[in-house]
Amino acid sequence: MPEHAVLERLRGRLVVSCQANPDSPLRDPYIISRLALAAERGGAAGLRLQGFGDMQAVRAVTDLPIIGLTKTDREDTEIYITPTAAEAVRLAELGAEIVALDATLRPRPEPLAEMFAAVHAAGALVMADISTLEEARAALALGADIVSTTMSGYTPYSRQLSQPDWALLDELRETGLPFVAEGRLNTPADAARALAQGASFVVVGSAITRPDVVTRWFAEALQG
Ligand SMILES: CC(=O)N[C@H](C=O)[C@@H](O)[C@H](O)[C@H](O)COP(=O)(O)O
Repeated sequence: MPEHAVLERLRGRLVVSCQANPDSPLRDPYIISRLALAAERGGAAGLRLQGFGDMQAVRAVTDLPIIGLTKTDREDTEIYITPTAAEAVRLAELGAEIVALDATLRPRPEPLAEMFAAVHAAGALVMADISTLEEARAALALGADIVSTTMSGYTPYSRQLSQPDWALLDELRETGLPFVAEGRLNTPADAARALAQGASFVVVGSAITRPDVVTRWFAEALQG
């Protein structure tokens, strides 16, 4: 598989996910754009963003590569990360160099191959968010440019861990598949270990940009 320039630029580096849940006090595109600038100042090589409003606000203030996604709650499917080609194409139009989408093997509203083709036609790369080795293999066979371990722990059949899924990283490395490490990398040591275990680059979210979550880690630790 040819190595794309943007993936080469991210190799060995840190991507910071700047997302705020709907109930978060940080849920505002302006605030997300400031989090993104803080991440850039700290040395992030790329950003992972959710939603069209955040995409626009951040694209206006930085040239860092952006991995764009939507999170859409639908009645008819469990797939919530960029469930449709229309959303994926819109993210590319708003300037996402890479579009992330759920590539788990659960029932889905639109076929993966068609979604990948739509993203490529819009000029962006596909990051397939997977939860198992089998899903990684399937997504790459269908034309994904890279897979990310985002969904491990978020499908009922994947490992349910409070730590990163180190075993999945090992499996991906052993099969020679290109992958990104993402999910519960909560310390700098975790991020470095993920690279050492063969990740192309790492994505860190909560530990950097969800202060409510990090505060809870501390508060709960004090409760004994
Ligand atoms: C499962 C899911 O919806 N993950 C989302 C994907 O974009 C984000 O909520 C996570 O923050 C991101 O994957 C980074 O992971 P962590 O926040 O653990 O560093």
